[in-house]
Amino acid sequence: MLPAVVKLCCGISYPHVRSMSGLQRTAVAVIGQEITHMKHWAQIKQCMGRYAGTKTAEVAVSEDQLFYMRHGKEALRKAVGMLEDTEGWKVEIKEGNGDVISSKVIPGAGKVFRLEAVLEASLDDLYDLLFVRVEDMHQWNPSIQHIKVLKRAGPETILTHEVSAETAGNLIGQRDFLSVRHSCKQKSCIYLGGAAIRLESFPPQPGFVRAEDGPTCIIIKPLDEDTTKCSFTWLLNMDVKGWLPKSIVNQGLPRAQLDFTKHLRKRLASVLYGNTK
Ligand SMILES: CC(C)CCC[C@@H](C)[C@H]1CC[C@H]2[C@@H]3CC=C4C[C@@H](O)CC[C@]4(C)[C@H]3CC[C@]12C
Repeated sequence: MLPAVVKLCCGISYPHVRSMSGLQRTAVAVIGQEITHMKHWAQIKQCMGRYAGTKTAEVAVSEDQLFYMRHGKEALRKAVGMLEDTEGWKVEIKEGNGDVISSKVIPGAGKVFRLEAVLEASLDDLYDLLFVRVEDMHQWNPSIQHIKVLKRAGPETILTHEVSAETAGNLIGQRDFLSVRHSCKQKSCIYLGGAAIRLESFPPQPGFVRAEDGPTCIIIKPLDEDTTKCSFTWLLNMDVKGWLPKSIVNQGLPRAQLDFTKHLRKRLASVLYGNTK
């Protein structure tokens, strides 16, 4: 309803907007951004509303689980907020296939990277590969050595231990991560959020540098004009820890995003042709 009303208003106001002064135009642009923000929020809140209490019809949710759900949702909310501010992004890499990586320095988060790509896949396939079967990711992505789900807090929140691979192209070196990952799947959109967590029962492993991922998120939406394709927006907000020159990190992170997307595309192509092994 809201988008229809907005479209109608835009149509009516178009001739007036053309004759506006600079400041008025800025105001209209800001209102436009606010509306996009509200739309996003309405969608996310639908997900947030689930499991709001401590008990659902069939399953009792423990304090612990509730804590992780909240943590995951909060990470997703923060990361989506960072992406929503479309001002101030600097294009870093434009690939021939249309993938674009931009960066921005955000107070409190440091330098974050945003990858925008179009993938030939359905929402269901992507949800399956990126969330439901997250433990199988190493099978198709050589940047990942292993991902283990340590705990489940409801169907949408998991705690994971992730280990990146020591590959030739990886300038940063091997890292491990302990994260809460939260998914929010709707008919026409998927949000995957995450953030680093600390668990006494899972301290940093000897020989590994424990990096911290997040607040981070991936937003996947079908393209309006072509339902066989999705837009894929990934906010990478990572503190790789260890002693490394900033220039190496700032080169290595966007590289890791491009590599990840390349392998994801390859996997999607084989899913499409029924050749997943
Ligand atoms: C540059 C070095 C340090 C790291 C390289 C590997 C990076 C790109 C890997 C390591 C762990 C990986 C994450 C592991 C788990 C998930 C959850 C899933 O639902 C979406 C993808 C996502 C979020 C992966 C994105 C890519 C990732 C961050």
